[in-house]
Amino acid sequence: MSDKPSPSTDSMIVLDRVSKRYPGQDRAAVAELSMEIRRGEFVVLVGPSGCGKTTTLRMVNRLVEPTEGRIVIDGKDVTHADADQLRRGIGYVIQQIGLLPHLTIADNIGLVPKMLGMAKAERRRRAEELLDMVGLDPSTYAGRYPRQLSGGQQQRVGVARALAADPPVMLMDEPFGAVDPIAREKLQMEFLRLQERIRKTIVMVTHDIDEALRLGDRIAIFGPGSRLAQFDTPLNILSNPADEFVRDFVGSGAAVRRLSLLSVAGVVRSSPSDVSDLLSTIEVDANESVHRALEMVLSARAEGISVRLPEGTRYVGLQTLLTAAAQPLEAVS
Ligand SMILES: Nc1ncnc2c1ncn2[C@@H]1O[C@H](COP(=O)(O)OP(=O)(O)OP(=O)(O)O)[C@@H](O)[C@H]1O
Repeated sequence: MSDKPSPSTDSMIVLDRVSKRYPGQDRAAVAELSMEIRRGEFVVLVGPSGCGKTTTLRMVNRLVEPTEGRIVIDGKDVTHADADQLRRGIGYVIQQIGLLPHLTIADNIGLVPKMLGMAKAERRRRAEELLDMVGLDPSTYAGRYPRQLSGGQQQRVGVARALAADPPVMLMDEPFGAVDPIAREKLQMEFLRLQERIRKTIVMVTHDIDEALRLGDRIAIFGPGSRLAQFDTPLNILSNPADEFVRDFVGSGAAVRRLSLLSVAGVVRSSPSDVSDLLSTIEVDANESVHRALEMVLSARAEGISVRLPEGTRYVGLQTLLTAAAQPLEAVS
């Protein structure tokens, strides 16, 4: 758990005992919160309604002004920096994505680059490149208007627009919240692949613990009154919840959810070998999750898996796999 900022040179966003008390409110919405987010890290903020997630996110780009504390981005104290200028360097994606209805998709994406003085032809080229990046064919979509796109497509444009000025930091507030569950999962996976390429520092708010576990390098679980209950990797949160609050918040499916985060290679390495000729096995890639491996075994009605590792092929039966996957942590990929 790392809830205190440390002077790591690798930190991109540091919140140092930041508080927000809205006018007329008895209690602070966020009270003395400290967090350090590393360069290129994808951090997800989750927690019950009203615990201060959105307030925290919006203090980073100063859409909400902190009452106390310090915010440092990329080594610079921005607590009192010019807010407009700060915001131009930080991508922001929200659920109601707020595309301007009278501008084409390309012009919506080009808004911030225009403010930054980018020439028209260059803006157009950049918009097309970004549309392509978020999986929308530029020749079809660049000239359309927002109302001519589905909710999921508009959300992709929202992401493209946030990336337009190539900001090192992206803030996302429930970015996939308005999209139906199937499109949502697809968008999440696409976004993960995009992040592998662009490696932005991302802070995202969600209500959905599964989304958090799927996307976050680390997850900050907020308790009531913005208490940082645990700030840790998805696997550690599932395997070693810091307290009862975290355990309850993650819910009863922790053991099964954990299977999606464990790699076959790790689990196989930490389990005893089964004898190959006693088993009907199905070959599974070493990088697959245990969850996927179990699905494959069950649908093929096999008795176990074979996995090719650099040190040789291993054969592991279903029971051994399940027992190993239930162990604590050496099995992490
Ligand atoms: N503009 C405001 N004026 C007064 N109080 C506010 C304002 N915005 C938020 N609050 C209060 O601050 C607290 C934290 O709100 P915030 O929106 O940050 O929480 P949240 O965790 O993002 O909630 P949710 O999950 O419901 O979106 C809440 O009690 C909320 O009522």
